[in-house]
Amino acid sequence: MLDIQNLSKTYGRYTALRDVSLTAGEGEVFGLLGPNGAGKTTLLRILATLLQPTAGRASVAGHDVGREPEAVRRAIGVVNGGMGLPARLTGREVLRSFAGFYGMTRAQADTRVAELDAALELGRTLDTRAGEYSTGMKQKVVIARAVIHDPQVLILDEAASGLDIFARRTLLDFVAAARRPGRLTLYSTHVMSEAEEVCDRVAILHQGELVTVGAIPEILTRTGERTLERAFFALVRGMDGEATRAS
Ligand SMILES: Nc1ncnc2c1ncn2[C@@H]1O[C@H](COP(=O)(O)OP(=O)(O)OP(=O)(O)O)[C@@H](O)[C@H]1O
Repeated sequence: MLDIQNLSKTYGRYTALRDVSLTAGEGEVFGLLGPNGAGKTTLLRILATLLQPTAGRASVAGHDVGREPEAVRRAIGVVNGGMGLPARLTGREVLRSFAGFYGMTRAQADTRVAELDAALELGRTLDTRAGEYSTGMKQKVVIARAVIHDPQVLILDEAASGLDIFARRTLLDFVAAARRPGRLTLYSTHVMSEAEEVCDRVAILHQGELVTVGAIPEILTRTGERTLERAFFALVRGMDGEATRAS
């Protein structure tokens, strides 16, 4: 489902990603972890065809991000911080219009909206205008919009940030329920405990480099630590003075 080979990205003289290779399979919730500036967003933007890599290649759902960007875009749903909603439209109108972009009929759209209402507890957000939403309501509709076409690969970039505990719980339960054959969820976060709860395998990035990749219990065993956060500090010790101080 995801195959990344020797991917690098530089912004001028700054290297945001350095020679990253990893794979993830169907049925997984795969975590992308690392502190601010680790390169998570850069990597996810390359996978979403929003950014060109400087070197290396990546394929998503069997399609090369450089050569088949349209096919990649049809196969993915993306949630990132920069997504607004049209203030004057209700949640239902937003979701229906996105369903239309993907060629779904009104009946198909309404069936899917009902499914997402149940899964994400959209409730009154469906008939409230987006301009009146709380952060949690907005994020739920943004997530519903990203999965309206039931994408093979769902990309969530810091999707829980800014959510209260209720909205966060709904999101984490939704991600856990999205784990099924033929589907992959990429879940990026700097909150390691969130990853521990929902992810099967994780890649830890630090300063643009892949520090480790593996199943969470395997990483804990390998580092002899109790939590992913402690494992992170153990793994990056020596790479960066600031990170080691915080441990
Ligand atoms: N367009 C750009 N021009 C120059 N530098 C950039 C650009 N975009 C990102 N960077 C730098 O690349 C590094 C990686 O950024 P990126 O956003 O990928 O990290 P991140 O792991 O997602 O962290 P955060 O959680 O802070 O977004 C950062 O140091 C950032 O300042």
